[in-house]
Amino acid sequence: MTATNWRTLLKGKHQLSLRLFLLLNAVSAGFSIVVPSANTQHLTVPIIMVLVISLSCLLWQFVNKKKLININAVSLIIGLLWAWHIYIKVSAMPIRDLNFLIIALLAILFIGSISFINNIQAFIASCLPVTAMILWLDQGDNWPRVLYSIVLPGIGITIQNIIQQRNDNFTRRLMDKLLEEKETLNDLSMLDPLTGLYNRRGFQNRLETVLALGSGTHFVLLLDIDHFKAYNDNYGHSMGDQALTHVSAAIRDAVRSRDIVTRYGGEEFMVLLTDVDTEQALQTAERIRQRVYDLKIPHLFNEDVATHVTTSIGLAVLEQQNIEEALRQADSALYRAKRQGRNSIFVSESLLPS
Ligand SMILES: Nc1nc2c(ncn2[C@@H]2O[C@H](COP(=O)(O)OP(=O)(O)OP(=O)(O)O)[C@@H](O)[C@H]2O)c(=O)[nH]1
Repeated sequence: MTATNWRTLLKGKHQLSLRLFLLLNAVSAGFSIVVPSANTQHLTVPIIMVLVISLSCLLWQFVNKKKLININAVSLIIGLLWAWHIYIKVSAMPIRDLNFLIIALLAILFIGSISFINNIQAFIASCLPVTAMILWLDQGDNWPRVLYSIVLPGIGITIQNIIQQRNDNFTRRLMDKLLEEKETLNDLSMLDPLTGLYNRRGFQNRLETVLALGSGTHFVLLLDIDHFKAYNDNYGHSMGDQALTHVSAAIRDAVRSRDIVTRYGGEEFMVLLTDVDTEQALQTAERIRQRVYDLKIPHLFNEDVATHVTTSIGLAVLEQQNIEEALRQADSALYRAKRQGRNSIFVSESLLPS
């Protein structure tokens, strides 16, 4: 999951709150029409508009699930309509009914707080018009009761919102941490633990990026340490591991950072030389061979080759993005290098002058 996904999730959550808000308003408007709370005019233009707008938005959301409604705008419009409705009703009353005002206020605050517990802006937009209207209609006669009815849910929802924000922040931090760990694990799964070079999976991953860029000619080098079985047998496996690590570092140092060095098998390495010509590829292969040779890792059992660790190298060009074919050709060149005495570089037949 990315930060964008997280924002989309939050938006989705807010849209769900809006649906609840619309539903509660539609029910409340319908109920007020059928069972009016004060014995005055109950079928007003604004209450019909609340009913129609709530139902239309709900229906629109149901049909266009992916499209988002501006929550603050809708809450404000419905809030204003409720304020207008209350004004009409109170204006038609012979005596101002405080109970009606309190009930209306509590109903609006109830709907706002239950729907927008996570969205304080929408809560304010939906409740502010009615609150202002009731304060104005009451003209301060019963201000302690009116104020109490406003302040208590106001404080409640503010505290709830702070708690929710903290929970959201905690979840987001947790998610970021998990993403980081996932990335690290993903990177590790692409590296060979002994040498730190790419493994086959890592190579495949990098190769796809290189091929996608699609510029220049690339060459494949296959390298194999000579008589490494004899090295292991005589110096031990742990010395063998050390030799592998040193050889890996020498190969890495001999190429550019954009070339891909891979531990291809036990004591076999593969290098993808990107965007080079044949001459440069040959020079790099020679540089690698020489660097390994210059390590002078003692290997008295390197038969007739040398008294220290050496490598044999097969080189082939990568044509038409066919890595399998390039590897096959590099492998056959490597085989010839081994047969012809080792510690040498052989190129694939396609690179030989005809
Ligand atoms: N120490 C160590 N040895 C390994 C590792 N992976 C493979 N090997 C050894 O590498 C040796 C490869 O031997 P062979 O494939 O017979 O080839 P070679 O002796 O190098 O002979 P040529 O390739 O013909 O020169 C085996 O003895 C493997 O056990 C490793 O991770 N650590």
